[in-house]
Amino acid sequence: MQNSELAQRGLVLMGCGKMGSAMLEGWLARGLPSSSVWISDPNPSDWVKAQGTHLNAPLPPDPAVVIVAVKPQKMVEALPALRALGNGDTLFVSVAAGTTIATLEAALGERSPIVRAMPNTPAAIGQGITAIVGNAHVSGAQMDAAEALLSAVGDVVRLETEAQIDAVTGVSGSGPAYVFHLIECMAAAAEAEGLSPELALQLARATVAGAGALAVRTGEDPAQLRRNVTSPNGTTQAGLDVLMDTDTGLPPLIRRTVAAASARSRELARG
Ligand SMILES: NC(=O)C1=CN([C@@H]2O[C@H](COP(=O)(O)OP(=O)(O)OC[C@H]3O[C@@H](n4cnc5c(N)ncnc54)[C@H](OP(=O)(O)O)[C@@H]3O)[C@@H](O)[C@H]2O)C=CC1
Ligand SMILES: O=C(O)[C@@H]1CCC=N1
Repeated sequence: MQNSELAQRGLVLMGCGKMGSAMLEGWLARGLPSSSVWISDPNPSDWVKAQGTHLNAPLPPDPAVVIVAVKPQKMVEALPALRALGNGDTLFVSVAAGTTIATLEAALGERSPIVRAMPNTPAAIGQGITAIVGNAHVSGAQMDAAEALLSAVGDVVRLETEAQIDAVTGVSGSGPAYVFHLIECMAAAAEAEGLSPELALQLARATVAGAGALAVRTGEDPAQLRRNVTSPNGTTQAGLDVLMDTDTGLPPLIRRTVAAASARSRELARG
């Protein structure tokens, strides 16, 4: 990223909280010079302050990319500060849940190239996944640039329609929180079975991390990986009889969880 157009023209990051910081950490780790980054955030963390970026300084006149990473509720207040950069060839990438391309076009200028993206926080360690969809003014080269930028912090998938992003938000945008809660629940259950809190958390965290890594590295059907653990009439079978119950187990619970998050994304889009 050192010699890229991004490094030369600059990247503006509006909003550098949890998601903005996660992506920034990934980009800096992959060679984006901190001198090429302009951050606008009223309350930057100590970590952000220590990165050597242009922090709350006047913005460059023609940045290659502006990342919008403020909460959807802060958009109305935040976007006017970016309008002077609109309708040109600065590419805007918004990661906000539930803020539509139409809303962004209205605020930034109808001819602005805009990519709507949904990343997730594992971006901080280069293991995120981001879904992207562009408006009519995004050129092929700009779509490729957005993909390259987000590829630096994990996988990238292109969506066919903007409407798909609500489901993406419910699955992979919010999903890390579901997995962290799984770790919490497994640790609590281990404690209830008599293990110390430290050992319980160590077992739960390593099990989720190891199972995730195995699923990714082997590319094996997760159902087969599950069967590989399950001895006939053994311990796993006894556990899965509870977990996979179609009325009271994980399938209906996860279905309701993802549906609620996706519905909230659609609700935010309605304003
Ligand atoms: N967290 C996640 O896992 C994911 C988040 N997202 C999206 O990313 C966006 C940010 O979320 P998240 O990082 O969690 O939220 P945070 O609240 O952690 O970060 C938002 C940051 O923006 C700052 N901010 C508020 N107003 C302005 C402004 N006018 N100009 C510049 N900065 C401003 C906030 O400051 P202050 O705290 O003072 O208000 C805060 O530091 C949201 O739109 C969310 O939907 C998308 C995918 C995953
Ligand atoms: O909770 C939220 O609204 C944001 C979007 C996806 C993850 N965090």
